[in-house]
Amino acid sequence: MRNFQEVIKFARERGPKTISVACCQDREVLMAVEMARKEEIANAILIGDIEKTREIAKDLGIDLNNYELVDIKDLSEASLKAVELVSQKKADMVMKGLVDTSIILKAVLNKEVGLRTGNVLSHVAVFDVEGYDRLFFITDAAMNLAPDLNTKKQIIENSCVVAHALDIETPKVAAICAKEKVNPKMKDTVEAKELEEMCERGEIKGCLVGGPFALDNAVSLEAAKHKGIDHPVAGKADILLAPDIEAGNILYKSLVFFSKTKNAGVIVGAKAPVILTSRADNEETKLNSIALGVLMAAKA
Ligand SMILES: CCCC(=O)SCCNC(=O)CCNC(=O)[C@H](O)C(C)(C)COP(=O)(O)OP(=O)(O)OC[C@H]1O[C@@H](n2cnc3c(N)ncnc32)[C@H](O)[C@@H]1OP(=O)(O)O
Repeated sequence: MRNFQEVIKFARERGPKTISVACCQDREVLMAVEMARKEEIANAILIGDIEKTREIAKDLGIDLNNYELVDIKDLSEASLKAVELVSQKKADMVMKGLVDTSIILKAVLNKEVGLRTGNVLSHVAVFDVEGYDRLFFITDAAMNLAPDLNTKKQIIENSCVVAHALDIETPKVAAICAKEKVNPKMKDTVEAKELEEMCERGEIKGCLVGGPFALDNAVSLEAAKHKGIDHPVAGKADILLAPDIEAGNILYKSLVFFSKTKNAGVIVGAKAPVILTSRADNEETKLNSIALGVLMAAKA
C-alpha cells in the first residue's frame, strides 16, 4: 500500500470493527469516528464525559443514537474502561481521545484489565509525505522513553509488523542518529551499528537494518551519494528508528507542522491495536489511524 486511500479501502473490506474510545469528548475524535462509521470501517463505543460529548456532537450534527455511550468523567477511569472492553472482547481496539498519552498507556499496561503480552509495546507512526515515493514509518515517537539495545530490537520488530501489513515485504530500517559514523561517545551511534550487525547475524528478521545514519542520508539517495555512503538502506529507508522519544516525537511533529503530510499512528505489541495520535492531530489523521488499527486488528 502506498497511501492512506489504499489503507482505508483495505479497512473497508475488513470492517466494520469496534473501537472503544477513551475520553471521547473531542471534536476531531468524534468527526473521525463518525467518518469511520459512515465508511463502514468501524463502529464505536464512546467512553468519557457524555454531557460534553453531546454538546460537541450537536454542534457537528452527529447523531449519538448510532453509538453506545458510557459516561465516565475521570480520565484514568475512562481509559481503564475503554481498555477493559477490549480485554473482554467487546471491542477490537482502543482509541486515545482527549487524554494524555501516559494515562491511556498506563491503562493499556494495567496488570488486571490491560492488554500486555509480555512483549515490548511501541508506537509506529506512518507518514505519506508529499514529494516522496514511499510511506515512512517513524518509531517510537510516543511510548518508550530511552530504549536500550534489546528494546530497540523489539521496537524494530514491532514496526516491521506494521510495514508487512502494508505490504512492504522487506522494509529498510535506518537507525537514525545525529551522524552517520560511530562515535563511542554517542551511545546511539554505537547501538545503531550493533543493530545493523544483529540483523546481519539473523537476530532481527524480516527487514534490512542499517545504522547509524543521519536523517538526510537515510531518506535521500542524493545525500547518501554525496557523502559516499554505500549501504542498501542508505537513502532508501522505509522505517526510521529514533534513538529516543525526544528525537522521535520532534521528528513526528516537525513533519506534521512543517510539511505537507498525511499520517497515522498505532501502538503495537499489545493484545490489540491502540490507536494513538497526538491530541493536536486533525480528524483526517485520526481516521487514517482508525483504518490502520482495523488493518492491524484484521492481521491479529
Ligand atoms: C506521537 C503522537 C502522540 C504524542 O505526542 S505522545 C507524547 C509523549 N508520550 C508520552 O508522554 C508517554 C511516554 N511514556 C510514558 O509516559 C511511560 O513510559 C508509560 C508508557 C506510561 C509507562 O509508564 P510507567 O507506568 O510509569 O512505567 P514503568 O516504567 O514504571 O513500567 C510499568 C510497567 O509497565 C511495563 N512497561 C513499561 N513500558 C512498557 C512497554 N513499552 N512495553 C511493555 N511493557 C512496558 C514495565 O515493564 C513495568 O512492568 P512491571 O510492572 O514491572 O511488570
